[in-house]
Amino acid sequence: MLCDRVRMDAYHSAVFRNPHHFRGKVVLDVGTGSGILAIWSAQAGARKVYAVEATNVAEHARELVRANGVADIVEVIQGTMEDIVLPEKGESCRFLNPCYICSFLNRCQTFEIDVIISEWMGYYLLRESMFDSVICARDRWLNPGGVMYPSHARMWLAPIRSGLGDKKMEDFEIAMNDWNHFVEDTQAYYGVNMNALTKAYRAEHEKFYLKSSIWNNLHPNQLIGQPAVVKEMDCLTATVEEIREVRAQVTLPINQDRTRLAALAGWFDVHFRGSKQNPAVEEVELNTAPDENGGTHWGQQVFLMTPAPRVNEGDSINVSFSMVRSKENHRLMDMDITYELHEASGRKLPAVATKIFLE
Ligand SMILES: C[S@@+](CC[C@H](N)C(=O)[O-])C[C@H]1O[C@@H](n2cnc3c(N)ncnc32)[C@H](O)[C@@H]1O
Repeated sequence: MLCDRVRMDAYHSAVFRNPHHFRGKVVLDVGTGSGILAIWSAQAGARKVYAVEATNVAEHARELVRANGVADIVEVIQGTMEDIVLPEKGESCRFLNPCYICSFLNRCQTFEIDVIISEWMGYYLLRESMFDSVICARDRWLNPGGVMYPSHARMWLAPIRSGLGDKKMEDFEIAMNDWNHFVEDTQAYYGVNMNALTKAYRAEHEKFYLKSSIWNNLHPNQLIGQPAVVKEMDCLTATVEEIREVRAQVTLPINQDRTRLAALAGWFDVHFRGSKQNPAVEEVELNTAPDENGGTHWGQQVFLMTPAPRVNEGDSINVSFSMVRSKENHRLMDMDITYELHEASGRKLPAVATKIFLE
């Protein structure tokens, strides 16, 4: 992640092109990792930075903070965001700012966090569900009028061509062939018929090869139609409820002739815009769309359409998309994608439904 130039440049630009958000402010870095975002916040003029990290990497963050001469500003706290208590006691409350009664009675327990910065994005934005922890931090600690870095996020879906589907189908057939030989050999040499497990083996391998979302860094020329937004979020107001289930109906116009709809591809972008009350002077975007220069470590997620229908310029794909958290592991996602091909001639093909697992 530290070598992902697109990611690093975006966060660096967002902080240093908007020093008014940091100068003299109290910043909370949710999931500080190496501490890089906390260190930048301090270098941009923050008065105090709380850098919270769940794992032992917190030790390395402390070392880097010291080595970079910002130990008087950055305080690394090891613990999960949901459990820790910030040491800073504010002088104002949420109702009045400053609240003279609270400060006089020395009773106010509201904490003054002006900026929450975090790199919480997972594959296709929401895998790993780390944004839950950022929402928790925001609701507990962010001042009214505070800003989120990043401030907005979007999820995209687009039709693509790709050889990945054929390759995965080949791998699946090889796996099934191997299994059939294994069943024959086990019967011949050991006298046990394993065939009763063929259905389960097939289902498991079909899921692995054909129904699991595939990481890929696509070239923009693999896009065969217009992308559409399936989810937009304001990080200042988004709720866990809102991201638990993403549902969308989109139409994707095809703009290439005589090709196949091998898959739909998903990616995200985030923006650093500050807030309405306190906007960025310079907006910054972090985009993970297909990029001829190589893209990001997030790449894109490819959802195979098997079989891949033939499509032509002027056709359009109506997609009904839903993504929910997996019941077995809330950090993983299950998707239901139903698509309907509308040909330019006016003919509508029957809807095809597929399940995809983002694991
Ligand atoms: C994607 S890394 C980002 C690290 C660093 N901020 C950066 O930009 O390079 C996310 C970090 O957040 C930490 N993390 C995830 N959930 C957390 C939570 N609830 N509380 C504290 N840390 C968390 C992980 O251990 C990991 O180090």
